[in-house]
Amino acid sequence: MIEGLNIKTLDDVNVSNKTVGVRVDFNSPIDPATKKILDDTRIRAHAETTLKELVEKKAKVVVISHQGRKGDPDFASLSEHASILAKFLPAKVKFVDSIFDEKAINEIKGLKPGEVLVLENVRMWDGETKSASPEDHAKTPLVQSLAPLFDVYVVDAFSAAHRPHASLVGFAPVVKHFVAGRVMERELRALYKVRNNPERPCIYVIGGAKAEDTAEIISNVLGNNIADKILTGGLAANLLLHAAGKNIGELNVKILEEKGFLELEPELQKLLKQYPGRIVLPIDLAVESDGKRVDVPVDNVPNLPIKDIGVKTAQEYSKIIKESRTVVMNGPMGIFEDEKFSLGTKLVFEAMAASKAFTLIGGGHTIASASKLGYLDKISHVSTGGGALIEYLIKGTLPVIEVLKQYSK
Ligand SMILES: Nc1ncnc2c1ncn2[C@@H]1O[C@H](COP(=O)(O)OP(=O)(O)O)[C@@H](O)[C@H]1O
Ligand SMILES: O=C(OP(=O)(O)O)[C@H](O)COP(=O)(O)O
Repeated sequence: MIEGLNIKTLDDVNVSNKTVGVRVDFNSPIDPATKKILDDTRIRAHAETTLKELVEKKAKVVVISHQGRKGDPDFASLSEHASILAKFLPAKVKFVDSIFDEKAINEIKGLKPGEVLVLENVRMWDGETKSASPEDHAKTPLVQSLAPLFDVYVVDAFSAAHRPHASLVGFAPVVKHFVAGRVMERELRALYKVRNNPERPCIYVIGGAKAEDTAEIISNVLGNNIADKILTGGLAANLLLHAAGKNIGELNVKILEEKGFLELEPELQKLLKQYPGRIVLPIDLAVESDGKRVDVPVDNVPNLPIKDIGVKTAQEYSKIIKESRTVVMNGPMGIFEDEKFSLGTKLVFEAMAASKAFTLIGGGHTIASASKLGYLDKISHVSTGGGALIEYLIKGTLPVIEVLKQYSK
Protein backbone atom coordinates (compact mmCIF):
# COMPACT_ATOMS: atom_id res chain seq x y z
CA MET A 1 0.00 0.00 0.00
CA ILE A 2 1.29 3.47 -0.84
CA GLU A 3 0.64 5.57 2.24
CA GLY A 4 -1.16 8.86 1.69
CA LEU A 5 -2.59 7.71 -1.62
CA ASN A 6 -4.06 4.37 -0.45
CA ILE A 7 -3.00 2.63 -3.63
CA LYS A 8 -2.36 -1.11 -3.59
CA THR A 9 0.92 -2.47 -4.89
CA LEU A 10 2.44 -5.85 -5.74
CA ASP A 11 2.86 -6.37 -1.98
CA ASP A 12 -0.90 -6.66 -1.63
CA VAL A 13 -1.55 -9.48 -4.13
CA ASN A 14 -0.56 -13.09 -4.65
CA VAL A 15 0.72 -13.52 -8.20
CA SER A 16 2.22 -16.99 -8.05
CA ASN A 17 0.77 -19.18 -10.85
CA LYS A 18 -1.65 -16.37 -11.68
CA THR A 19 -2.10 -14.71 -15.07
CA VAL A 20 -1.05 -11.10 -14.62
CA GLY A 21 -1.65 -8.32 -17.17
CA VAL A 22 0.97 -5.56 -16.88
CA ARG A 23 0.55 -2.17 -18.57
CA VAL A 24 4.09 -0.85 -18.99
CA ASP A 25 5.33 2.15 -21.00
CA PHE A 26 7.91 0.80 -23.45
CA ASN A 27 7.42 3.90 -25.66
CA SER A 28 11.01 4.63 -26.73
CA PRO A 29 12.81 6.94 -29.17
CA ILE A 30 13.08 5.25 -32.57
CA ASP A 31 15.50 6.10 -35.39
CA PRO A 32 13.24 7.25 -38.24
CA ALA A 33 15.62 5.85 -40.88
CA THR A 34 16.45 2.41 -39.47
CA LYS A 35 13.33 2.03 -37.25
CA LYS A 36 15.64 0.74 -34.50
CA ILE A 37 15.16 1.61 -30.82
CA LEU A 38 17.66 4.32 -29.84
CA ASP A 39 17.35 4.11 -26.05
CA ASP A 40 16.12 1.19 -23.95
CA THR A 41 15.90 3.00 -20.57
CA ARG A 42 12.14 2.55 -20.19
CA ILE A 43 12.22 -1.14 -21.17
CA ARG A 44 14.99 -1.73 -18.64
CA ALA A 45 13.17 0.20 -15.90
CA HIS A 46 10.15 -2.14 -16.08
CA ALA A 47 12.26 -5.27 -16.71
CA GLU A 48 14.55 -4.86 -13.72
CA THR A 49 11.75 -4.20 -11.25
CA THR A 50 8.12 -5.22 -11.83
CA LEU A 51 8.64 -7.79 -14.58
CA LYS A 52 11.63 -9.47 -12.91
CA GLU A 53 9.67 -9.75 -9.66
CA LEU A 54 6.65 -11.26 -11.42
CA VAL A 55 8.87 -13.79 -13.23
CA GLU A 56 10.64 -14.72 -9.99
CA LYS A 57 7.27 -15.16 -8.29
CA LYS A 58 6.23 -17.51 -11.11
CA ALA A 59 3.42 -15.41 -12.52
CA LYS A 60 2.28 -15.87 -16.13
CA VAL A 61 3.05 -12.38 -17.37
CA VAL A 62 1.23 -10.59 -20.21
CA VAL A 63 2.89 -7.30 -21.17
CA ILE A 64 0.83 -4.50 -22.74
CA SER A 65 2.32 -1.24 -24.06
CA HIS A 66 2.08 1.38 -26.77
CA GLN A 67 4.83 2.70 -29.06
CA GLY A 68 4.32 6.06 -30.76
CA ARG A 69 1.09 7.39 -32.20
CA LYS A 70 -0.61 6.17 -35.38
CA GLY A 71 0.68 8.24 -38.32
CA ASP A 72 3.91 9.29 -36.55
CA PRO A 73 7.32 7.93 -37.64
CA ASP A 74 7.87 6.25 -34.26
CA PHE A 75 4.64 4.23 -34.46
CA ALA A 76 6.00 0.68 -34.52
CA SER A 77 5.53 -2.96 -33.59
CA LEU A 78 6.66 -4.12 -30.14
CA SER A 79 8.63 -7.07 -31.54
CA GLU A 80 12.00 -5.35 -31.05
CA HIS A 81 10.96 -4.28 -27.56
CA ALA A 82 10.26 -7.94 -26.76
CA SER A 83 13.74 -8.97 -27.98
CA ILE A 84 15.36 -6.26 -25.84
CA LEU A 85 13.23 -7.28 -22.86
CA ALA A 86 14.44 -10.87 -23.21
CA LYS A 87 18.02 -9.66 -22.63
CA PHE A 88 17.06 -8.20 -19.25
CA LEU A 89 14.89 -11.04 -17.93
CA PRO A 90 15.79 -14.50 -16.67
CA ALA A 91 12.71 -15.85 -18.46
CA LYS A 92 11.30 -17.04 -21.74
CA VAL A 93 9.90 -13.93 -23.50
CA LYS A 94 7.47 -14.48 -26.36
CA PHE A 95 5.88 -11.94 -28.71
CA VAL A 96 2.54 -12.18 -30.49
CA ASP A 97 1.64 -9.87 -33.37
CA SER A 98 -1.90 -9.28 -32.19
CA ILE A 99 -3.63 -7.80 -29.14
CA PHE A 100 -6.87 -9.55 -28.29
CA ASP A 101 -7.82 -11.88 -31.15
CA GLU A 102 -7.94 -15.67 -30.87
CA LYS A 103 -4.21 -15.99 -31.57
CA ALA A 104 -3.31 -13.68 -28.66
CA ILE A 105 -5.81 -15.37 -26.36
CA ASN A 106 -4.39 -18.83 -27.16
CA GLU A 107 -0.85 -17.60 -26.48
CA ILE A 108 -1.98 -16.20 -23.12
CA LYS A 109 -3.73 -19.46 -22.22
CA GLY A 110 -0.57 -21.40 -23.14
CA LEU A 111 1.72 -19.40 -20.83
CA LYS A 112 3.59 -21.36 -18.15
CA PRO A 113 4.47 -19.89 -14.72
CA GLY A 114 7.52 -17.61 -15.03
CA GLU A 115 6.99 -16.97 -18.76
CA VAL A 116 6.38 -13.59 -20.38
CA LEU A 117 4.26 -12.73 -23.43
CA VAL A 118 4.47 -9.29 -25.06
CA LEU A 119 1.33 -8.32 -26.98
CA GLU A 120 1.46 -6.12 -30.10
CA ASN A 121 1.43 -2.28 -29.78
CA VAL A 122 -1.96 -1.65 -28.18
CA ARG A 123 -2.42 1.57 -30.22
CA MET A 124 -2.75 -0.58 -33.38
CA TRP A 125 -6.29 -0.95 -32.05
CA ASP A 126 -8.05 2.40 -32.57
CA GLY A 127 -10.18 2.16 -29.44
CA GLU A 128 -7.11 2.43 -27.20
CA THR A 129 -6.55 6.17 -27.38
CA LYS A 130 -10.08 7.38 -26.73
CA SER A 131 -10.24 9.33 -23.49
CA ALA A 132 -13.10 7.77 -21.54
CA SER A 133 -14.08 6.64 -18.07
CA PRO A 134 -12.87 3.25 -16.76
CA GLU A 135 -16.47 2.04 -16.87
CA ASP A 136 -16.84 2.93 -20.59
CA HIS A 137 -13.45 1.46 -21.48
CA ALA A 138 -14.43 -1.71 -19.61
CA LYS A 139 -17.08 -2.37 -22.29
CA THR A 140 -14.55 -2.32 -25.16
CA PRO A 141 -13.45 -5.48 -27.00
CA LEU A 142 -9.91 -5.13 -25.59
CA VAL A 143 -11.07 -5.33 -21.99
CA GLN A 144 -13.95 -7.74 -22.63
CA SER A 145 -11.59 -10.18 -24.40
CA LEU A 146 -8.63 -10.04 -22.03
CA ALA A 147 -10.08 -9.31 -18.57
CA PRO A 148 -11.52 -12.85 -18.11
CA LEU A 149 -7.96 -14.20 -18.51
CA PHE A 150 -6.34 -11.91 -15.91
CA ASP A 151 -6.30 -12.63 -12.18
CA VAL A 152 -4.42 -9.40 -11.52
CA TYR A 153 -3.86 -6.21 -13.56
CA VAL A 154 -0.76 -4.19 -12.78
CA VAL A 155 -0.42 -0.59 -13.96
CA ASP A 156 3.25 0.31 -14.13
CA ALA A 157 3.21 2.97 -16.88
CA PHE A 158 3.75 6.14 -14.83
CA SER A 159 5.00 8.00 -17.91
CA ALA A 160 1.63 7.41 -19.63
CA ALA A 161 -0.47 7.98 -16.49
CA HIS A 162 -1.80 11.29 -17.86
CA ARG A 163 -3.68 9.32 -20.54
CA PRO A 164 -7.04 7.83 -19.46
CA HIS A 165 -6.77 5.26 -22.25
CA ALA A 166 -8.38 1.81 -22.41
CA SER A 167 -5.39 -0.32 -21.41
CA LEU A 168 -4.50 2.11 -18.60
CA VAL A 169 -7.86 2.43 -16.86
CA GLY A 170 -10.36 0.07 -18.55
CA PHE A 171 -9.50 -3.08 -16.62
CA ALA A 172 -10.07 -1.41 -13.24
CA PRO A 173 -13.82 -2.08 -12.89
CA VAL A 174 -13.67 -5.70 -14.10
CA VAL A 175 -10.57 -7.44 -12.74
CA LYS A 176 -10.33 -8.77 -9.20
CA HIS A 177 -7.07 -6.99 -8.38
CA PHE A 178 -5.98 -3.66 -9.91
CA VAL A 179 -2.66 -2.53 -8.44
CA ALA A 180 0.38 -0.31 -9.06
CA GLY A 181 3.63 -1.87 -10.26
CA ARG A 182 7.07 -1.08 -8.85
CA VAL A 183 7.95 1.69 -11.35
CA MET A 184 4.63 3.42 -10.65
CA GLU A 185 5.06 2.90 -6.90
CA ARG A 186 8.56 4.38 -6.83
CA GLU A 187 7.45 7.40 -8.86
CA LEU A 188 4.37 8.01 -6.72
CA ARG A 189 6.28 7.78 -3.44
CA ALA A 190 8.92 10.30 -4.64
CA LEU A 191 6.44 12.64 -6.31
CA TYR A 192 3.85 12.57 -3.55
CA LYS A 193 6.50 13.74 -1.12
CA VAL A 194 7.87 16.58 -3.26
CA ARG A 195 4.38 17.76 -4.24
CA ASN A 196 2.72 17.53 -0.82
CA ASN A 197 5.25 17.67 1.95
CA PRO A 198 8.67 18.73 0.65
CA GLU A 199 11.52 19.44 3.00
CA ARG A 200 12.28 23.15 2.87
CA PRO A 201 13.67 25.18 1.29
CA CYS A 202 12.08 23.60 -1.80
CA ILE A 203 13.41 24.86 -5.14
CA TYR A 204 12.03 24.20 -8.62
CA VAL A 205 14.36 24.63 -11.60
CA ILE A 206 12.65 25.05 -14.97
CA GLY A 207 14.30 25.44 -18.34
CA GLY A 208 14.35 23.69 -21.70
CA ALA A 209 12.40 24.57 -24.79
CA LYS A 210 8.77 23.89 -23.83
CA ALA A 211 7.90 27.22 -22.25
CA GLU A 212 4.17 26.64 -22.94
CA ASP A 213 3.89 25.00 -19.51
CA THR A 214 5.86 27.68 -17.65
CA ALA A 215 2.97 29.88 -16.50
CA GLU A 216 0.90 26.94 -15.33
CA ILE A 217 3.81 25.41 -13.41
CA ILE A 218 4.67 28.71 -11.72
CA SER A 219 1.10 29.55 -10.79
CA ASN A 220 0.40 26.09 -9.34
CA VAL A 221 3.70 25.51 -7.60
CA LEU A 222 3.83 28.97 -6.02
CA GLY A 223 0.04 29.31 -5.63
CA ASN A 224 -0.11 26.12 -3.61
CA ASN A 225 3.05 27.11 -1.73
CA ILE A 226 4.91 23.99 -2.86
CA ALA A 227 8.14 25.65 -3.93
CA ASP A 228 9.81 28.48 -2.07
CA LYS A 229 11.57 29.65 -5.23
CA ILE A 230 11.60 28.86 -8.94
CA LEU A 231 14.92 29.22 -10.76
CA THR A 232 14.61 29.74 -14.50
CA GLY A 233 16.72 28.95 -17.57
CA GLY A 234 16.24 27.98 -21.21
CA LEU A 235 13.42 29.55 -23.21
CA ALA A 236 11.32 29.98 -20.03
CA ALA A 237 13.93 32.45 -18.73
CA ASN A 238 14.08 34.34 -22.05
CA LEU A 239 10.29 34.63 -22.02
CA LEU A 240 10.13 35.81 -18.41
CA LEU A 241 12.93 38.35 -19.01
CA HIS A 242 11.06 39.71 -22.02
CA ALA A 243 7.80 39.77 -20.05
CA ALA A 244 9.65 41.71 -17.33
CA GLY A 245 10.57 44.37 -19.90
CA LYS A 246 14.19 43.38 -20.62
CA ASN A 247 15.63 43.77 -24.09
CA ILE A 248 16.72 40.23 -25.06
CA GLY A 249 17.45 41.02 -28.73
CA GLU A 250 15.07 40.90 -31.68
CA LEU A 251 16.28 37.51 -32.82
CA ASN A 252 15.43 35.91 -29.46
CA VAL A 253 12.02 37.59 -29.33
CA LYS A 254 11.33 36.14 -32.79
CA ILE A 255 12.06 32.60 -31.53
CA LEU A 256 9.54 33.09 -28.71
CA GLU A 257 7.01 34.58 -31.12
CA GLU A 258 7.32 31.71 -33.61
CA LYS A 259 6.60 29.21 -30.86
CA GLY A 260 3.55 31.20 -29.78
CA PHE A 261 5.04 31.87 -26.34
CA LEU A 262 4.54 35.67 -26.36
CA GLU A 263 0.82 35.14 -25.73
CA LEU A 264 1.76 33.87 -22.26
CA GLU A 265 3.36 37.17 -21.25
CA PRO A 266 0.34 38.89 -19.63
CA GLU A 267 -0.08 35.85 -17.35
CA LEU A 268 3.64 35.79 -16.56
CA GLN A 269 3.66 39.52 -15.79
CA LYS A 270 0.85 38.93 -13.31
CA LEU A 271 2.80 36.10 -11.67
CA LEU A 272 6.02 38.17 -11.46
CA LYS A 273 4.05 40.86 -9.64
CA GLN A 274 2.18 38.40 -7.44
CA TYR A 275 5.31 36.53 -6.25
CA PRO A 276 8.14 39.08 -5.96
CA GLY A 277 11.56 37.49 -5.39
CA ARG A 278 10.26 33.96 -5.77
CA ILE A 279 10.58 33.67 -9.56
CA VAL A 280 14.32 33.99 -10.05
CA LEU A 281 15.50 35.27 -13.44
CA PRO A 282 19.03 35.16 -14.86
CA ILE A 283 21.27 38.15 -14.18
CA ASP A 284 23.45 37.25 -17.16
CA LEU A 285 23.16 35.12 -20.28
CA ALA A 286 25.49 33.37 -22.71
CA VAL A 287 25.10 34.28 -26.36
CA GLU A 288 26.90 32.87 -29.39
CA SER A 289 29.15 35.32 -31.22
CA ASP A 290 31.32 34.10 -34.13
CA GLY A 291 31.02 30.53 -32.86
CA LYS A 292 32.16 31.52 -29.36
CA ARG A 293 30.41 31.76 -26.00
CA VAL A 294 30.14 35.31 -24.69
CA ASP A 295 28.54 36.05 -21.30
CA VAL A 296 26.57 39.29 -21.14
CA PRO A 297 24.53 41.00 -18.38
CA VAL A 298 20.75 40.90 -18.94
CA ASP A 299 20.72 44.70 -19.28
CA ASN A 300 23.03 44.51 -22.28
CA VAL A 301 21.99 41.61 -24.50
CA PRO A 302 23.11 41.99 -28.14
CA ASN A 303 21.03 40.71 -31.06
CA LEU A 304 22.66 37.28 -30.94
CA PRO A 305 21.17 33.89 -30.02
CA ILE A 306 20.87 33.21 -26.28
CA LYS A 307 22.11 29.69 -25.68
CA ASP A 308 22.69 29.35 -21.93
CA ILE A 309 22.33 31.13 -18.62
CA GLY A 310 25.45 33.12 -17.74
CA VAL A 311 28.14 32.00 -15.30
CA LYS A 312 27.16 34.57 -12.64
CA THR A 313 23.56 33.33 -12.80
CA ALA A 314 24.68 29.70 -12.56
CA GLN A 315 26.79 30.57 -9.49
CA GLU A 316 23.84 32.32 -7.85
CA TYR A 317 21.56 29.33 -8.64
CA SER A 318 24.21 26.96 -7.23
CA LYS A 319 24.23 28.85 -3.95
CA ILE A 320 20.44 28.69 -3.63
CA ILE A 321 20.41 24.97 -4.53
CA LYS A 322 23.16 24.09 -2.04
CA GLU A 323 21.12 25.67 0.78
CA SER A 324 17.93 23.83 -0.19
CA ARG A 325 16.47 20.51 0.99
CA THR A 326 14.35 19.65 -2.07
CA VAL A 327 15.13 20.34 -5.73
CA VAL A 328 12.85 19.48 -8.66
CA MET A 329 14.24 20.11 -12.14
CA ASN A 330 12.71 19.91 -15.61
CA GLY A 331 14.46 21.39 -18.62
CA PRO A 332 18.17 22.10 -19.18
CA MET A 333 19.44 25.64 -18.57
CA GLY A 334 20.84 25.95 -22.09
CA ILE A 335 21.62 24.17 -25.33
CA PHE A 336 23.66 21.54 -23.47
CA GLU A 337 24.12 19.51 -26.66
CA ASP A 338 26.83 22.10 -27.57
CA GLU A 339 29.60 21.83 -24.97
CA LYS A 340 30.16 25.61 -24.83
CA PHE A 341 26.58 26.08 -23.70
CA SER A 342 26.34 23.16 -21.26
CA LEU A 343 28.04 25.10 -18.45
CA GLY A 344 24.84 26.48 -16.84
CA THR A 345 23.22 23.04 -16.77
CA LYS A 346 26.45 21.48 -15.50
CA LEU A 347 26.79 23.93 -12.59
CA VAL A 348 23.15 23.36 -11.60
CA PHE A 349 23.68 19.57 -11.55
CA GLU A 350 26.95 20.00 -9.66
CA ALA A 351 25.14 21.99 -6.96
CA MET A 352 22.34 19.40 -6.81
CA ALA A 353 24.90 16.63 -6.37
CA ALA A 354 26.75 18.61 -3.65
CA SER A 355 23.61 19.59 -1.73
CA LYS A 356 21.92 17.62 1.03
CA ALA A 357 18.62 18.00 -0.83
CA PHE A 358 16.32 15.30 -2.15
CA THR A 359 16.75 15.89 -5.89
CA LEU A 360 14.29 14.90 -8.59
CA ILE A 361 14.63 15.34 -12.35
CA GLY A 362 12.44 14.35 -15.29
CA GLY A 363 12.02 14.89 -19.03
CA GLY A 364 13.87 13.21 -21.89
CA HIS A 365 16.37 16.00 -22.55
CA THR A 366 16.90 16.75 -18.87
CA ILE A 367 17.84 13.13 -18.23
CA ALA A 368 20.00 13.09 -21.37
CA SER A 369 21.83 16.20 -20.12
CA ALA A 370 22.40 14.71 -16.65
CA SER A 371 23.69 11.54 -18.28
CA LYS A 372 25.96 13.38 -20.75
CA LEU A 373 27.40 15.60 -18.01
CA GLY A 374 27.95 12.67 -15.62
CA TYR A 375 25.41 13.45 -12.89
CA LEU A 376 22.67 10.88 -13.47
CA ASP A 377 23.71 8.59 -10.61
CA LYS A 378 23.96 11.56 -8.22
CA ILE A 379 20.26 12.44 -8.49
CA SER A 380 17.92 11.02 -5.80
CA HIS A 381 15.03 10.26 -8.18
CA VAL A 382 15.12 10.20 -11.97
CA SER A 383 11.52 10.17 -13.15
CA THR A 384 10.52 8.11 -16.20
CA GLY A 385 7.85 10.73 -16.94
CA GLY A 386 7.96 13.69 -19.31
CA GLY A 387 4.44 15.00 -19.95
CA ALA A 388 3.12 12.92 -17.04
CA LEU A 389 5.62 14.49 -14.64
CA ILE A 390 4.77 18.05 -15.72
CA GLU A 391 1.04 17.39 -15.39
CA TYR A 392 1.57 15.83 -11.96
CA LEU A 393 3.62 18.81 -10.79
CA ILE A 394 0.88 21.16 -12.00
CA LYS A 395 -2.19 19.28 -10.80
CA GLY A 396 -0.86 17.08 -8.01
CA THR A 397 -2.51 14.02 -9.55
CA LEU A 398 -3.08 12.22 -12.87
CA PRO A 399 -6.10 10.39 -14.35
CA VAL A 400 -4.53 6.95 -13.87
CA ILE A 401 -3.57 7.74 -10.25
CA GLU A 402 -7.19 8.66 -9.54
CA VAL A 403 -8.38 5.35 -11.00
CA LEU A 404 -5.76 3.43 -9.00
CA LYS A 405 -7.02 5.17 -5.85
CA GLN A 406 -10.64 4.45 -6.67
CA TYR A 407 -10.16 0.83 -7.65
CA SER A 408 -7.27 -0.29 -5.44
CA LYS A 409 -8.64 -3.68 -4.64
N1 LIG B 1 18.05 29.10 -24.60
C1 LIG B 1 17.65 28.06 -25.31
N2 LIG B 1 17.25 28.23 -26.59
C2 LIG B 1 16.83 27.20 -27.33
N3 LIG B 1 16.76 25.93 -26.88
C3 LIG B 1 17.14 25.70 -25.62
C4 LIG B 1 17.60 26.74 -24.77
N4 LIG B 1 17.90 26.19 -23.57
C5 LIG B 1 17.67 24.88 -23.68
N5 LIG B 1 17.21 24.56 -24.90
C6 LIG B 1 16.87 23.24 -25.46
O1 LIG B 1 15.80 22.66 -24.76
C7 LIG B 1 15.80 21.29 -25.06
C8 LIG B 1 15.20 20.50 -23.94
O2 LIG B 1 13.97 21.04 -23.54
P1 LIG B 1 12.70 20.17 -23.21
O3 LIG B 1 12.33 19.35 -24.39
O4 LIG B 1 11.72 21.13 -22.67
O5 LIG B 1 13.25 19.24 -22.03
P2 LIG B 1 12.73 17.81 -21.52
O6 LIG B 1 12.79 16.86 -22.70
O7 LIG B 1 13.70 17.45 -20.45
O8 LIG B 1 11.33 18.04 -21.01
C9 LIG B 1 17.23 20.90 -25.31
O9 LIG B 1 17.34 20.26 -26.56
C10 LIG B 1 17.98 22.24 -25.28
O10 LIG B 1 18.91 22.37 -26.34
O1 LIG C 1 6.44 8.97 -23.89
C1 LIG C 1 5.41 9.40 -23.36
O2 LIG C 1 5.27 10.70 -23.02
P1 LIG C 1 6.52 11.75 -22.87
O3 LIG C 1 7.21 11.84 -24.22
O4 LIG C 1 5.86 13.04 -22.47
O5 LIG C 1 7.42 11.21 -21.79
C2 LIG C 1 4.27 8.50 -23.01
O6 LIG C 1 4.50 7.20 -23.49
C3 LIG C 1 2.94 9.05 -23.52
O7 LIG C 1 2.90 9.01 -24.93
P2 LIG C 1 1.82 9.91 -25.70
O8 LIG C 1 2.17 11.35 -25.45
O9 LIG C 1 1.95 9.51 -27.16
O10 LIG C 1 0.46 9.56 -25.14
